[in-house]
Amino acid sequence: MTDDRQNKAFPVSWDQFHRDARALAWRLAGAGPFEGIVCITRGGLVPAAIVARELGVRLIETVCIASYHDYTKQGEMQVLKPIADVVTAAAGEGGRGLLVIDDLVDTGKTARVVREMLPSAHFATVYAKPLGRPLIDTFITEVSQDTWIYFPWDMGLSFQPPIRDGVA
Ligand SMILES: O=P(O)(O)OC[C@H]1O[C@H](OP(=O)(O)OP(=O)(O)O)[C@H](O)[C@@H]1O
Ligand SMILES: Nc1nc2[nH]cnc2c(=O)[nH]1
Ligand SMILES: [Mg+2]
Repeated sequence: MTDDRQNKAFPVSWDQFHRDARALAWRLAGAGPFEGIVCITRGGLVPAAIVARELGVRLIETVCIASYHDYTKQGEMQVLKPIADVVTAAAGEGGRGLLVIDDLVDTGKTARVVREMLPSAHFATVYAKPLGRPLIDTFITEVSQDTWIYFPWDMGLSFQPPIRDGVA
């Protein structure tokens, strides 16, 4: 791995992600109740589905943001779809009572854009890196800044050849 953001790899299986997202729901159960969830696409979609089921939240909105255009290098931030008025109207001032969910926070640039839209919402991610951690109210696991997290939806099972050559 060349990029210094990828000195270490942290591969996450579906089973591990489900357990971590459920743990996030547990942590959030004490901070709620929430009027609705705003998930930051695309990474927030899966954790939002799990947390919505665990907390019984049925008002679910997406805010569509694109920034990593070649997988590891962050380009300029584009808001492809803003938050619908019906959702902000269901919340208090500054989005109070809304739960913003993403899979992880890295530099914090994505969360910062959404914080401007919903300064008083509760921000939660499953994973957090130190730089972005101050923007998040609740998260489960911190990883170092030079770790690249591989999510289950980005991976597949593959053949691993036997350790001893020539015996496959
Ligand atoms: O804290 P940051 O440095 O902004 O990085 C974190 C963001 O990067 C990833 O999304 P990405 O922009 O790759 O889009 P995707 O969720 O659609 O894959 C991840 O899902 C977070 O939203
Ligand atoms: N998959 C993945 N996307 C990211 N976007 C910003 N940081 C990360 C990361 O560690 N893993
Ligand atoms: Mg994302």
